[in-house]
Amino acid sequence: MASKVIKGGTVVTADLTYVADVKVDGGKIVEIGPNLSGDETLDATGCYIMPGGIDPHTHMEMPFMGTFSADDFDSGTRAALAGGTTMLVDFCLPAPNQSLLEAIQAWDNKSTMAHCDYSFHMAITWWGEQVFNEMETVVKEKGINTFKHFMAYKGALMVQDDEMYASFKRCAALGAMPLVHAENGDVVADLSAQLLAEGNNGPEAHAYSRPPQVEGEATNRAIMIADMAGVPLYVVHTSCEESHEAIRRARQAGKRVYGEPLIQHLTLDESEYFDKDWDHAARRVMSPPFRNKQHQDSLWAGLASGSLQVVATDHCAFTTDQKRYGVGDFTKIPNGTGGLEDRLPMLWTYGVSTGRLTMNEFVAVTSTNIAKILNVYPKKGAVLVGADADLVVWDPEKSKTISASTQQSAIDYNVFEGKTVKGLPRYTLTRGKVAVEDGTMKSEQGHGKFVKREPYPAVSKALSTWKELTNPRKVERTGIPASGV
Ligand SMILES: NC(=O)NCCC(=O)O
Ligand SMILES: [Zn+2]
Repeated sequence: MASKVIKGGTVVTADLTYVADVKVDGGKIVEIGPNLSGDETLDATGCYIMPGGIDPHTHMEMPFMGTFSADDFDSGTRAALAGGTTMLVDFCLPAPNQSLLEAIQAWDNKSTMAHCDYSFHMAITWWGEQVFNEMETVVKEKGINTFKHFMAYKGALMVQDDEMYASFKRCAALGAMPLVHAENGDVVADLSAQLLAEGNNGPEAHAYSRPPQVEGEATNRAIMIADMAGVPLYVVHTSCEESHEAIRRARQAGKRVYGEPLIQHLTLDESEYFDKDWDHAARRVMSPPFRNKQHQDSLWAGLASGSLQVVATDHCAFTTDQKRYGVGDFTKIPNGTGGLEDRLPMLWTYGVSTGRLTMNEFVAVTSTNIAKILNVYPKKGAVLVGADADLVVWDPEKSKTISASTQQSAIDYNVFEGKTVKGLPRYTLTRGKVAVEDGTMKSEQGHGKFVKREPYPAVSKALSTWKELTNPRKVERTGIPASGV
């Protein structure tokens, strides 16, 4: 591949903004400075040169609720690149009683189509000695250092507290980090049954069945269990103040807990579920559901103040036909929405342009923070010599109106349809290859490679306040009375 110089732009990282050219060669950044030259020049006049986005929460071809999510590693990674995201992390989901290693093989097979780099989280969907044993191979040989636990989806993906505690302890021993989907699945199941019995079967009932309390309770519970297991915790799709408050409090108490709002929760609210059009509302059914403006304000404040660290999408897209499986019973509407292509433009438009986030904070929450959290920094998430040349040349003047008719995603609608965004990629580069140029796709199927993630060194040791408090100390007594029985 010929060397390239990105010329005339301003480099924006999580902590610096400065004028420089960036030279890339052999898939890496090789030089940063003034007046660089190379085989090819990419004009970045008027643009910001930033690390490409990393989306740590996607579901490609996910087997879920009787169907499969519609985007695969082909359309999904194209969507990512079109919007300036150069790496995604998908969830490897073993079927009940399936070997974790077999599940990785299945995800390896699906991901050969990827246009950009990717990694996997492993989901703990069942528990037993085999899972306990295979977790070691997953971490030490397969390059996966994160394990997801669904506290919701009773009767399907949900894990019980004893299983979660056992898995968290295993993570602590292996230098891995647990992730949680924090919703109280028992309460959701009960509320759903009650709503259906009362004749509330439309998509709006989905939101009623998952109030902020179910998320707040589960987040608190997961944080306490993680503390007792002596392990950090990453809470996916934090959508409400109750959950954010639990994370904030834990962090203030010195616990390593991370929170991940989604771009959908930041910019769309619960009124979507009250739309008269059933399809409109059902297309927006996801868990947790969209919330009100107060919750949105809490999430924005968390990103600005650092109590929340990452903006993701949980991209799990279903077509309108798939959503219609739930006509007459909202619990059968496949849960999930898209967003990969729109995450960066929407966050720039509603975050940076409104003054809620600085450009540097934008880079932090879309790329650098998660690269550090997932232990792939500075290979990813950095504009540094030696880093992978996963870059976005961001044109703050370029605008478009979001429309399903022009998107890369395979579905027939877009939850952001009609929103005008200002701030789009002029170029997206994946390991030095130009994948997008002024809205034209030039990406290549199969270019994407799996990114191995090493275990965390010794993070678990110092973390548990519970262990210090309860370190068992047997009391040597002077006399023991005879048994009372
Ligand atoms: N979030 C959602 O509704 N669907 C995707 C699966 C999950 O992450 O819960
Ligand atoms: Zn989830």
